[in-house]
Amino acid sequence: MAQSGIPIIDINSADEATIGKQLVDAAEEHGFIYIRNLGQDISVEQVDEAFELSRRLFDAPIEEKVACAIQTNNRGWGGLHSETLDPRTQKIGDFKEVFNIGLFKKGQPQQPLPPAIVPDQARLEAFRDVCTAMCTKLLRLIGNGLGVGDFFAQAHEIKPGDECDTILRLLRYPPPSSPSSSPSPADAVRAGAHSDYGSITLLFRLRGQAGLEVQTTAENTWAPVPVQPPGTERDPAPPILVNVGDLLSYWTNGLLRSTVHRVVFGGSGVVEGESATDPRYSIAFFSSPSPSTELGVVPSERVRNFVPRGGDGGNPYAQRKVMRADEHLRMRLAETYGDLYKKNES
Ligand SMILES: O=C(O)CCC(=O)C(=O)O
Ligand SMILES: [Fe+2]
Repeated sequence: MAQSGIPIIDINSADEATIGKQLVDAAEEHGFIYIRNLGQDISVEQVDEAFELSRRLFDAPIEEKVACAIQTNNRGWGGLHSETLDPRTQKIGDFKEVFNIGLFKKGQPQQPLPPAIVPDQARLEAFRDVCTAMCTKLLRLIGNGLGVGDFFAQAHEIKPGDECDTILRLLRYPPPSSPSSSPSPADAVRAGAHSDYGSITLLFRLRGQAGLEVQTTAENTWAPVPVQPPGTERDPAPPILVNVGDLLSYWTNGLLRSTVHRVVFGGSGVVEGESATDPRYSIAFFSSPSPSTELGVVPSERVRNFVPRGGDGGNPYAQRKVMRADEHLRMRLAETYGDLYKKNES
């Protein structure tokens, strides 16, 4: 079984310059970083509560979820197979259900939520807020590590006239045994191979639930990403997994790696203590800059000195020229949600 080798960093363990360099090194080499969760940035209770709300939301009657169906603003509920993250190779859409939650304004969601969740909407907003704060901290540290200070963090402040494209996404992957989701054909995946569309992603997972794999630099080799890597077993919660998305890769001319990943049923080797037979829940927070942000290369000496890797580093999007953050996001969404976006164009 290939090893992912993803570094584990405690972002509160040293001065900012040291942590910034550790984060940039990890983002350059792997594109994925485990951030130990000792409860300082996001409390363990808040993570548990978010998973509890997620279960309640997905358990809501189907009609209530359909009433919140995902729109081209990228908010709402998407049922089984509604998204195909790797349309080039997948014969059938992803075996997952999602609920995307956008920005709240004055305490109110700007989208419908199932009635079962409405009484707790303030908790969802609070969770979004702590995720935003954590991303701002990470973007600042990475900016310092690259010698561009607050450049990335500031680009995430929403400019007048822009909407916020950052999304809190709840995910539920049904068990392989359930009749509606029995994985057929055999090469079906829970989430197809993809790189993330935004700047950075936070990913929360539950102990014991296998499935995430990263593409290692040797092409077509997949390595599982254990929920709880060695050295974190005694932490109060599994680490928060952070990964670089396409935009941070564009901004740094490919220095920071937008690594391709997927979620599988069985895969290239299940990690000891983890299983893929149960339903799987995860929570992703996709951080995006203000939509009108231009994606020119940042004035960093480390970026200037970087000699791009041969090929595209495994990411088919890394070479494309994209001017603005929102153009990139719409392009990617139109590819993976074909019908929804086609319907709206005609
Ligand atoms: O559920 C996971 O572990 C990963 C999900 C993911 O990669 C995504 O939604 O972009
Ligand atoms: Fe992803």
